[in-house]
Amino acid sequence: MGIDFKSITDKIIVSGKNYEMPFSKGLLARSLTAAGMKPSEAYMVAKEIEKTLEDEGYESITKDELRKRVYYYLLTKNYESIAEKYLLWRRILKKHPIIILIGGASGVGTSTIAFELASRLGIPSVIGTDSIREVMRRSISKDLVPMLYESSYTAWKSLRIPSLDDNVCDKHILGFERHIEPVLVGIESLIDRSLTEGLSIIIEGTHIVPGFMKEKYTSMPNIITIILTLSSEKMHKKRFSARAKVSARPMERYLKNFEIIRKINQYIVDRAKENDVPIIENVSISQSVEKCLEIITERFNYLDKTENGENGEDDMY
Ligand SMILES: Nc1ncnc2c1ncn2[C@@H]1O[C@H](COP(=O)(O)OP(=O)(O)O)[C@@H](O)[C@H]1O
Ligand SMILES: O=C(O)[C@@H](COP(=O)(O)O)OP(=O)(O)O
Repeated sequence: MGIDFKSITDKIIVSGKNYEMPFSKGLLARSLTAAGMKPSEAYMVAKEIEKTLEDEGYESITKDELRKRVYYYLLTKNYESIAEKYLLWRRILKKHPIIILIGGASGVGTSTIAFELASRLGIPSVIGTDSIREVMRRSISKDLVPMLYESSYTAWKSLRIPSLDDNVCDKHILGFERHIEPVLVGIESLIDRSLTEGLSIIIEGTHIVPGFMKEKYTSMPNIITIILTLSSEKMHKKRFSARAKVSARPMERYLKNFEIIRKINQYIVDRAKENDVPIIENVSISQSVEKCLEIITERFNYLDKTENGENGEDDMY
């Protein structure tokens, strides 16, 4: 049996197909910011919508009706473009789990951007590929794949090939490739699980490299890959010292291997270009998040059109 919210709160009750919850200004504000509204403005709009409903004497409202109300409220306040995006996002998220893969060399900011994006989109799970690597280490022995037990930038040390001619093959990159392969198996199984459960998820880290994932995944329109980079070496170096201040990851290790990390950064960017995967210069957090949202909205538009025809108006709410 569900919770009897009416007995514990005066709030308007919002009901979906399978659940009920008290009206949350925070939740509504989050869907508005995902559609491009400024967070401060979004909270005020959510507050105003709640007040309008209360003034009209609502005690409960269905999610579909609320969505319709929000849409028309935005139109009357001249937020046309946000109104359209808001509807598009609600329509897509209602039908599909969204899987966002954020890749980039160590230190370029994948986990920072992934967490920001998750909070803007209301996606409850963010998994780092370094955690997946930890799980894979328990199932694959060090003797079999020693590269997996290294970091992405030290994996080359475990290669068996005694003397690699750098003109034929770059040992740092070969080590990196061997390092990410087993982690990809874990990433793909996590994606399978999310698709089966219908749960949206963000997976981030240096093991997300375009061209390495099976086509089955890259061809799905609701799986979106984005690569982050930093062209400025100076800025990239600074990120390691910033991280060291708030985590137990000493910057010395990363600075010592900086040349290799930069090589990996270039390698990931090249693979992204080859595979038409969008690349974002992660200089400012807010601008990177905005760009991610633009890329995701563009993909949603495509999904919507292929499912509902050009005007995308079936099942509008
Ligand atoms: N756009 C940005 N502007 C300023 N600092 C950033 C930005 N993105 C990330 N950072 C900071 O840089 C450091 C490394 O970022 P992090 O997300 O841990 O990198 P990664 O997960 O790619 O290794 C962190 O201290 C983070 O707060
Ligand atoms: O292997 C690597 O490049 C990093 C990946 O983590 P991020 O820096 O991407 O968070 O892990 P490490 O072994 O240094 O703990």
